[in-house]
Amino acid sequence: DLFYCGYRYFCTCFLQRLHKELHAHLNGSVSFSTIKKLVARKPHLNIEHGMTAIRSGQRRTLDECFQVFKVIHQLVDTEEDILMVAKDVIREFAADGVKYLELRSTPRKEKTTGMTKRRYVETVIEAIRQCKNEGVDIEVRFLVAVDRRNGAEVAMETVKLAEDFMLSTDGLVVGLDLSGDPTVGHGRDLLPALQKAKNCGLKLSLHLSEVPSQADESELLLNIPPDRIGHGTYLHPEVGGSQSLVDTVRKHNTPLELCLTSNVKGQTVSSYSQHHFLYWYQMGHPSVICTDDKGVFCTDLSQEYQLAASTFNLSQEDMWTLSQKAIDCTFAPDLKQQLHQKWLELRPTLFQL
Ligand SMILES: CC(C)=CCNc1ncnc2c1ncn2[C@@H]1O[C@H](COP(=O)(O)O)[C@@H](O)[C@H]1O
Ligand SMILES: [Zn+2]
Repeated sequence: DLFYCGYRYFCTCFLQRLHKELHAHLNGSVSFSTIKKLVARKPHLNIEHGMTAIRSGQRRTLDECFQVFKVIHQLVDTEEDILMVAKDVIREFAADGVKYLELRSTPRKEKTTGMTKRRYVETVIEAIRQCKNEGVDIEVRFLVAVDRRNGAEVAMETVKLAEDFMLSTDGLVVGLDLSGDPTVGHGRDLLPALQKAKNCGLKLSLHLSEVPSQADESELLLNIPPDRIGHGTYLHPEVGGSQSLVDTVRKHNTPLELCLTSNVKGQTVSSYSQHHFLYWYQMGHPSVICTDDKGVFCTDLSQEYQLAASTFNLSQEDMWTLSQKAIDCTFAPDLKQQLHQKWLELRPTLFQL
């Protein structure tokens, strides 16, 4: 169970029992085995696995990556599909050692799924509850996602939906995500909806500066401020961002969700060693390693931690600290103490190696 990286050996089971995953899109997280079940339900769609995943060594343009989501959405378009997909994804994260998971997903137009947006969210919540009742060892929270492509009105509608669920699900719905093709639309139009979300107590995780030339938008959105940033690939001055953007992030101490494989396969980052993880890590800024879309990018959280360790030559102690600090970035204040406790209890057993 040892893998070699640089001059250090790591035990692959190291940290495998205490992961936190904070940035996972439901329909991007569908595994190969679940895809097979979906394809069997819908043979008429003629979809092959190559159309729903980007394998190792492959790269795609951002545009091609977003086409992949369209294919997956065709496969996942009924209440039964969504329930199955959400339960499978939760079980798979648990099997990878994830103890705390924040899932996010975009309620789609009723026309495309035959169910209302409200029912869509209810179905994901039902999956979370069923997993809990079945004893799956993982705490799951949900962020309702806004697809930026759909504009201001839909964003506002989604915020209202998220607020309703936040109030009615005993803390299972904790926040709002802003995602979707970063080259489409402008955050200024979504500002009122995002501000409303913030004011009603929803936590905000915003995909920001995922592609170049979004500095204006990022400046606007960073001042809300969000509670976490997805990617933030082009925030810093060396890649065309600016010191003032970095200063704003620093001032609010806004954690970053960093997804190595996603950025390399989607070609917003040229190689693992060029990943902006290093920039923020060296500054001691809170950064959390995440998967983004474990199904589409054929990865899991353990693999992402291993990649970070081998690429940036991190020690077990470094990895441990990284994993511990992620607890403070979660959107479930009620669980923080419990997670810290678990972390302390397991620490001696993990360092026996
Ligand atoms: C293309 C690429 C490199 C992807 C990674 N970066 C991403 N950036 C922005 N939005 C995303 C990304 N990955 C997934 N999403 C969002 O998540 C959706 C899929 O999950 P869901 O249907 O919301 O459950 C996508 O349609 C998209 O709106
Ligand atoms: Zn994402």
